[in-house]
Amino acid sequence: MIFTQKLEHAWATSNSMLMVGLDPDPQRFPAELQGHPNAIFEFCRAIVDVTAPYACGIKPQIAYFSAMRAEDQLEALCEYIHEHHPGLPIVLDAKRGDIGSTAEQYAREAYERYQADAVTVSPYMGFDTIQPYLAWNSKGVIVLCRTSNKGGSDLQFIESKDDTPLYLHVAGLVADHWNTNGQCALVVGATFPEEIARVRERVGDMPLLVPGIGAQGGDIPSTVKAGIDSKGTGMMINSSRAILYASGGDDWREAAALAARTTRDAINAAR
Ligand SMILES: O=c1ccn([C@@H]2O[C@H](COP(=O)(O)O)[C@@H](O)[C@H]2O)c(=O)[nH]1
Repeated sequence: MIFTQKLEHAWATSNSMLMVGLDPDPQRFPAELQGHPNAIFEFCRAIVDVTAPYACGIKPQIAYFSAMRAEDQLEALCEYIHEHHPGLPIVLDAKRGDIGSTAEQYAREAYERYQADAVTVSPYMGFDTIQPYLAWNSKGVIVLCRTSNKGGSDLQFIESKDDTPLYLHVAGLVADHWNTNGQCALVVGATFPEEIARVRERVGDMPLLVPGIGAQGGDIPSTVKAGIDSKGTGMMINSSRAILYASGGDDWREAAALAARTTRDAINAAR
C-alpha cells in the first residue's frame, strides 16, 4: 500500500489525527529501564503498544537514536511496528537535504534500512535533491514548509517572487510541480495556525504533518480549524514529549496512553 493510502486508512480506522512522536531521551526514562542494554527500544516499543489505539502514525526523530549510537534499536523498532501494528505508518523525521547522489543514500537509509513509510526533507536545495525520494513511488516525502520554531521566520517569511512569503512559495512548488505522483506532504507548525490556514488554502487536500502541540504549546482547536481538509481529515498532528514523559513514575505506560487518548479526543472535539 502506498503511503497516502496507508495514512488515509489509518485516519479512518483509528478515528485519529494524532501522530505519536518518538524522541527517546534516556535521562528521562523510568527507573525500571535505567541501565537496560536496549532501553531505547524497550521504552519506544512500550510507548507504541500503549498509544497505537489512539494514533494515526508514529514519528521517530532519528537524532535521538543516532546520538546514542542506537540506530540498530531504531531498525528493530521499525520492524516491530510493521509486524505488530501493520496499519500504522512510520514517518522518519530526519529533515534530510543534500545533492542528488547523497540524497539517493538518504532515501535508501529511510525507506530500505528503516522501512519508513515517509521521511521529512528540506526543500532548501531544490527539486533535484527531492527527486531521489520521489523515485520510491510508494513512499511519502514530507517537505518542511512553515516549521514550528520561532526562528523559522528568519527565512520562511522572506518575500520571494511576487511578494509571496517563502513558506507559501514552497507550498505552491510542492503542490504544483513536485507532487506529480501524490506522494508529498508538508510540515507546518501548530504554533502558527494562521500560516496553517494559508498553506491549506494553497495546497488543497495535501496531507500536513503538524508538530507543535503539547510541549511547544500550540493550541489544538485553532490548529485543527486551520488545517482540516475538505474530507474532515488531512493532518498528522504530532506530540512527542508530552506523551512520552507524561509520568516519570511506575505508571509511565498508563500516563502515556492517557495523554495520547486525551490528545486524540481534544483533536476530534475540534473537527
Ligand atoms: O517544525 C518542526 C518540525 C519537526 N519538529 C519535530 O517534532 C517533534 C516535536 O516534539 P514535541 O516534544 O512534541 O515538541 C520533535 O521531534 C521535533 O524535532 C518540530 O518540533 N517542529
